[in-house]
Amino acid sequence: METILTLNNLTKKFGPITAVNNLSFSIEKGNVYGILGPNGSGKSTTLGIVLNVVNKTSGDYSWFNGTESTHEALKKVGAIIERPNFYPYMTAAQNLELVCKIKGVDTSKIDEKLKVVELYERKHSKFSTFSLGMKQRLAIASALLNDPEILILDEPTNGLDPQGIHQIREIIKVIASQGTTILLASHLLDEVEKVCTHVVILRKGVSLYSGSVEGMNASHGFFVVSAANKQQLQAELSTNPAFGTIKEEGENLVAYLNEPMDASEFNRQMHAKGIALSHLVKRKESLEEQFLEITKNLN
Ligand SMILES: Nc1ncnc2c1ncn2[C@@H]1O[C@H](COP(=O)(O)OP(=O)(O)OP(=O)(O)O)[C@@H](O)[C@H]1O
Repeated sequence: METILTLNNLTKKFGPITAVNNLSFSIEKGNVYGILGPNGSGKSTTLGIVLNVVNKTSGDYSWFNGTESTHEALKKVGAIIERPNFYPYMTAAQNLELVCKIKGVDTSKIDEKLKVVELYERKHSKFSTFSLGMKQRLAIASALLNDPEILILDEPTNGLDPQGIHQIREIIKVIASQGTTILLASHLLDEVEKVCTHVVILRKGVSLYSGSVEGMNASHGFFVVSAANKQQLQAELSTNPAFGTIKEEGENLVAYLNEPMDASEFNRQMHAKGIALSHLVKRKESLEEQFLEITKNLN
């Protein structure tokens, strides 16, 4: 596997605030990564550090296995970390021509990239006539002009209407399918689930989960149970290594599984211990519930 970016114990402090706290993960070529976390969790700061616009406090990061200086490496990175900003009185094509001049890229790429973001038909329209979604798509085209190895997007669908959101997500998928690695920051679980293959969940700068999006969904579920002798049931559950968190929910206990187990097996085990269950249901959290569970744990 080809590593595009590696973060090692990266930390950023703003005075008393630790915006990014010992963050480590790596990005492999061809995948779509999401940094997922609520507002203020350190997503933008992380992107700012690896793009060399925010100074790290400690730790390290390296592009392309450290084979190139950050300056050289960043020439192979396309990034949009601010609101799209182009000349309003110039057309889409004219704006991209200017970007080509600045980046030293041939203008022959302009039509191809406008087609990727579905703005080719509007290439001669002035930027000032574009909707926010179109502006964002033009920014993506601009970031793609030099055929970057990786495209970095900070909250790519913020402020867009549902149709605009859908369009951007589809475009990201197309770009990824053409082999460009993608790293995006989002506070939307739904976005990461729909677009990304891998996710790093951040909360207060700390990584709570890092791995495949599927893996995030690989919970073993939980039992909602009750018995006449609730204390005995609770004692049994809390000493049973098959279970992690045990919570009370009204009359019932909610016991989260650390390993696979079906309800009949659990019932059999309880019966063998002399515990007669009066209620037993097995459930699995939705991804959203799991996300909330993961992000609230470190309170
Ligand atoms: N320049 C700065 N000076 C002081 N504190 C900052 C600065 N930039 C960010 N922070 C703080 O660092 C923490 C992380 O902010 P960051 O913008 O990285 O989070 P985020 O996850 O991108 O959130 P959002 O989506 O709201 O931008 C926050 O507490 C924020 O207030």
